Amino acid sequence: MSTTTLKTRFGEIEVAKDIVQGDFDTIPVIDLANMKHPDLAERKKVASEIYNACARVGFFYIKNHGISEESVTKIHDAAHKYFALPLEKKMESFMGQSKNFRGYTPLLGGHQSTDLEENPSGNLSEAFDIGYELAGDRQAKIDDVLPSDDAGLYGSNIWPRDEVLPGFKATFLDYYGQILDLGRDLLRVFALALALPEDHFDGVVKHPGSLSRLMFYPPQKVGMDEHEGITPHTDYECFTILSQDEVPALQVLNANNQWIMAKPMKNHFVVNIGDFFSFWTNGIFKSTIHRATNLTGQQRYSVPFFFGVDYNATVSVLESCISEGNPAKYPGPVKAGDYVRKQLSTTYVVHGEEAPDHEKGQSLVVNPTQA
Ligand SMILES: O=C(O)CCC(=O)C(=O)O
Ligand SMILES: [Fe+2]
Repeated sequence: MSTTTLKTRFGEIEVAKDIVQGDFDTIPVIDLANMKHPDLAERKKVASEIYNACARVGFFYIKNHGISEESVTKIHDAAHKYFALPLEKKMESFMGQSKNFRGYTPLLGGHQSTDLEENPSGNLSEAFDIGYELAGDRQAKIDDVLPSDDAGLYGSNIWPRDEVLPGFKATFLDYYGQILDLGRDLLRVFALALALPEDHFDGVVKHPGSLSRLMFYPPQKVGMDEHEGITPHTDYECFTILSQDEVPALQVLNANNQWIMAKPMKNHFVVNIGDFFSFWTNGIFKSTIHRATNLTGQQRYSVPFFFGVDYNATVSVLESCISEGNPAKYPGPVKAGDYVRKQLSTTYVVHGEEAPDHEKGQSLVVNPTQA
């Protein structure tokens, strides 16, 4: 992937050359109440608002999304309990044991910079990641089996033991299942937004390659230099559905290189487009750079859900997104799993781009002070 250097208020960052920042100074709010309205014209109104937000900003809030306040409170409570565990208990699910980017990343562990020299100290955050499993999919049939994929991304999660955190797995899988279905619904709206039949993407979301993550951003010490909780980056999958608590930290970069605060809004999620959807739409949907820095003195928790399509799905740029004014930008086709694995391995540098060879019993060993 060729890169270019972008000057930001916080220094220069390397971004993919094809990323074009959007011209915006606020983040639109989209009401999903009519997302499933019986009248197609009403559904198209929602879709057209979404198209504008995706093409101009790459970020938007959603309200009336159908996920109850109770479910959101439950997953945030679970996050509080998880991160309050002693480090050695959290390290029992350390991501370094995982072949497919699942598990716990300690403080200063994860980093989004591709250059360790530039960012030796890592993110001021902790994270716990899970991926698709059948028990977290409300659409999965009783006799379904988890597919295998060439990129080696499907596979088991690393859960904390139930005696360590009773009910945690059930709570997270329940939340995962609800957001997964919201993601499937949103993909139908995205299809309409792109002037495609609503069911256009239905065939590639049987076992969606979707990750979800609990995040914890401790407060910075007073007088300390600003230390990012997550450094500037774009997300990798199709789109992200983020639940943040009431502590502000998330910022989104616009075309004037200003960071626009995505302030928390009660009962709203933040949705943003990821690199894979930008690729798929020939750059029409923007995958926008963002970061999170917690300068509030309070603890902050957030729960992103990265919606992606089946890892085995092979995708080419949508023909309807190629025109004289917007000629084809990317060679294709691309397998979703290969694309995501490549991107994830730049974040967790010691995890390889290639799927580990299970036959040889390879696993991924990560140094927690580096990865
Ligand atoms: O915590 C947030 O507000 C953003 C997290 C994020 O951007 C990510 O995990 O990719
Ligand atoms: Fe992100």
